[in-house]
Amino acid sequence: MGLSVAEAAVLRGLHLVPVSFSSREKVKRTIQVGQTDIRIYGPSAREDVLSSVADEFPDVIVLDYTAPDSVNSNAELYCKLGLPFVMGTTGGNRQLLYKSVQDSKNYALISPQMGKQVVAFVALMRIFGEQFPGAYSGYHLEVLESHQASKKDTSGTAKDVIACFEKLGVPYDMNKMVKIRDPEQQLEMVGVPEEHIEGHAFHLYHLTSSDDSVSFEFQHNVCGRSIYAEGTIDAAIFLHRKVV
Ligand SMILES: NC(=O)C1=CN([C@@H]2O[C@H](COP(=O)(O)OP(=O)(O)OC[C@H]3O[C@@H](n4cnc5c(N)ncnc54)[C@H](OP(=O)(O)O)[C@@H]3O)[C@@H](O)[C@H]2O)C=CC1
Ligand SMILES: O=C(O)C1=N[C@H](C(=O)O)C[C@H](O)C1
Repeated sequence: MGLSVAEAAVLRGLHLVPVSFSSREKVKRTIQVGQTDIRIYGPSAREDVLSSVADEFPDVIVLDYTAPDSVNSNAELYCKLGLPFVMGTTGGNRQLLYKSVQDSKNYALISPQMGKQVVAFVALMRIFGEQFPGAYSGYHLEVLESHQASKKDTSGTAKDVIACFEKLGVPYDMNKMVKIRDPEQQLEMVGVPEEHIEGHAFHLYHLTSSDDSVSFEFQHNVCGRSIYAEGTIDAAIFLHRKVV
């Protein structure tokens, strides 16, 4: 995602600050995105480098696509340095994440889903739950999500959609979610195109009435990363307008 977002930023004519980070100290030191050589720093340089970035680029927006176990420590550092950030990274302790931002009064836009059309679907599901609480009481929910094998956590988007079904009267045990990370199953059972095995997000929510006479299906299937990269750039521009 980091690379896709950097490429989308260049395509949109934004200035790319030539700095990125890795969780490893020993890492390839530069990558090129458009005409910009981006230097990659290890964790020990994180605070000093970000602090210099804050001084040198007062308009900067940090974009975070890292790993669930970095969510809280990264957010705390951005807040400490007063760096506005867009966080697409899922997982971590979400309540603590929101509290860190609120307590620091830093600016942040945080979402487990940056694809605007999927965000619109989740928003619709929220309205659905608010307008028709309990309308599906007695129904049974099954959820399947399939992502690239490197995804470490459960889909954050699925968790948000499930919260809407719960408002509609359908309780759900998160341990029952079918999480598919095996490429063979993705090809044969889920129907993910081969070229997107390493970057896809397929979600299926299936509701059935207690007597099995009625069923509903909701599905959102994303191939590749562009929907998130484009949404992230829109999010960064939106956040920047709030900050200035
Ligand atoms: N909100 C949204 O719409 C979307 C959210 N995501 C989420 O974004 C996150 C990243 O996804 P994705 O890019 O596919 O994952 P990848 O595993 O492909 O990339 C994550 C990168 O983060 C780096 N990284 C990990 N920890 C740190 C750290 N502490 N500091 C700096 N760099 C770090 C890793 O590099 P290295 O090994 O060098 O440390 C790795 O290259 C996941 O949580 C995913 O679920 C993904 C797509 C859309
Ligand atoms: O890791 C991913 O790829 C994605 N993660 C987000 C999530 O957990 O909901 C969004 C989308 O599913 C892609």
